Amino acid sequence: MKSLQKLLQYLKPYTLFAILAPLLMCIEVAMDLLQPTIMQHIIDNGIAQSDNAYVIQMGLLMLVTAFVGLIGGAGCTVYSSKAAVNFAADIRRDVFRKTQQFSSRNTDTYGAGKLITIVTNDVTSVQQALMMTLRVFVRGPLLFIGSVIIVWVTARELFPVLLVTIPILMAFIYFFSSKTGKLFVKVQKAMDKVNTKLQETFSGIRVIKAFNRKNYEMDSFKDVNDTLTKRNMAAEQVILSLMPVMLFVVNVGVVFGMWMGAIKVDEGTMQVGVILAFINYLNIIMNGLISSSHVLMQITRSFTSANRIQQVLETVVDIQEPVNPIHTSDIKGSVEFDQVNFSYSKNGEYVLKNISFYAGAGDTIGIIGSTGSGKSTLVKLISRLYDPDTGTIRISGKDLKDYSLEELRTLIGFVPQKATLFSGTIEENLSYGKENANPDEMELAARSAAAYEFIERLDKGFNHELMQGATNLSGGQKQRLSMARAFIRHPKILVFDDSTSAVDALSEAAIQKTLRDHYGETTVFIISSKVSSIMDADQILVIDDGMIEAAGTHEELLQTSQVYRDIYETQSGKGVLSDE
Ligand SMILES: Nc1ncnc2c1ncn2[C@@H]1O[C@H](COP(=O)(O)OP(=O)(O)OP(=O)(O)O)[C@@H](O)[C@H]1O
Repeated sequence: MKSLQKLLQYLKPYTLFAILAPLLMCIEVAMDLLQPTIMQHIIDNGIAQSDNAYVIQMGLLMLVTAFVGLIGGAGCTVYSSKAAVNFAADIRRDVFRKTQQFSSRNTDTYGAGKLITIVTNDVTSVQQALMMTLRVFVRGPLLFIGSVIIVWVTARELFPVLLVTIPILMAFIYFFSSKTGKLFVKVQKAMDKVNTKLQETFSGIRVIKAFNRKNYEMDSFKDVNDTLTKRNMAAEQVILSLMPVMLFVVNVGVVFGMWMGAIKVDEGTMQVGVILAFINYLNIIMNGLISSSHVLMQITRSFTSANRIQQVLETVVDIQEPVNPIHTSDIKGSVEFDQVNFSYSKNGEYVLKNISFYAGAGDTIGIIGSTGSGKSTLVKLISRLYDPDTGTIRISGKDLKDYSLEELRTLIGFVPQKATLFSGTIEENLSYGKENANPDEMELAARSAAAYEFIERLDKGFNHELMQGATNLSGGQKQRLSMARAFIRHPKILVFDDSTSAVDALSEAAIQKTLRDHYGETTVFIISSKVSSIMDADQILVIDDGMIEAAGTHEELLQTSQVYRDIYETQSGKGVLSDE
């Protein structure tokens, strides 16, 4: 409830629309309420008295009221949708903006599936609630109150019928609404699971095919889909069964109304038209109550959605900008880790333990170690994707946390383990590394990453369109583009996170030569499982179980580190594996 109230601040820019919509609805309601009374006059004063002129006159009045009602209704639809759709678009924009500020830890907490459900379903749910509120929430109660007043004024003898039917109708509405509230919370949760499943399946479709897991995925989708269907069915059945029950109560009311009316007509104290008008008003009362109850149900449903939206908007981003950031102009790219400890979850086990090393500006640092030892985590800390739990990381002698986040990340060219490219042209993907890069810079970056040759062979060269996830490129081509994207910004620090695994040996040698020849002042981190990729580094860190097991040059490590020697010997053909 509170969350929904907070979200209403998004309605402020559209206050005028939000006021106009119900006002125009009042016009429609007034016209709707006039119709039965006009009809009553046509019957009692026109048809009963054989006064054709009166019938035509009142008939025209009915048409005019219907037309005015139509204008009111259409205007209400236009303004209520303008208010609700814009209100939802602004919320969606802010939720998306917030997720862009999220640290990696914040994103991990939600998971992509849930975030997608929040930005789509939940925002649509509050949009629906607002739209219905602006349209129906005014219409329902006004029709109800207006009809009750008119019956009181024009057919007071039949009023006792309302006194009995209305409380019964309300009791049924209360009973059904309270049931649907809980059911919709369950529907929402089931929807979350369907969306998470869809998101996972679409992004992993190749793996599913390669492992022949189609049937398994079909079955597990069936499970979540069946749950959603069952819950939706239960909720819809409750909503839909309200209508026949209400109609039954109204019909009983109509019978009693006619019976009482017939007695009055017999006694000469009531005219037939009054009974017909009363029946119409009874139906209007029922419709007013039902539509109000539907709005209430939608509002209840949107509480959960509003909570989830507000939760994202209020998430405390744990990577914060410094209050007085230092600027990065003319800094060198030295990197120092000083007794750094890090865990992914609060109070969890450290994934990095007491890491200390110094990389001078322009140095090349090789990082090697077993799977899951913490290599990628170590370099993620340099870009402040996560902050260390304890210890300090310094760039150019200053604490990382003192730099402006944006400037810090501009200093660093990051080539991730899994090349992530976006749909769009190659040029657009490279511009991601440096906005407004000119064609010469593009070419140089592509050449540096050994990507130029294959780009040139493409029909449209740099204007070649990549599909979503760059599925129309090979693994090696993706890695080269991902490298070119990092090169193009001429960063102070370059990080290669095991990113040459799909690049052939010749191209890798060419890239290493480029690094030596053109990036002499850049501090380069190369994570690799191959000793050949890092053996020329100024310093190699051997990581084992989150700790630096040994550090030094290739020659030094061959003397001092058993782990390094084992890896080297295995890969150079002198080790245990090759002996077998
Ligand atoms: N986002 C995350 N949340 C929780 N744990 C994580 C996360 N990312 C990695 N880990 C865990 O942290 C540890 C170190 O992972 P990391 O990716 O740094 O290893 P790595 O040495 O780069 O491995 P590889 O050579 O296989 O890429 C692993 O135990 C991994 O399960």
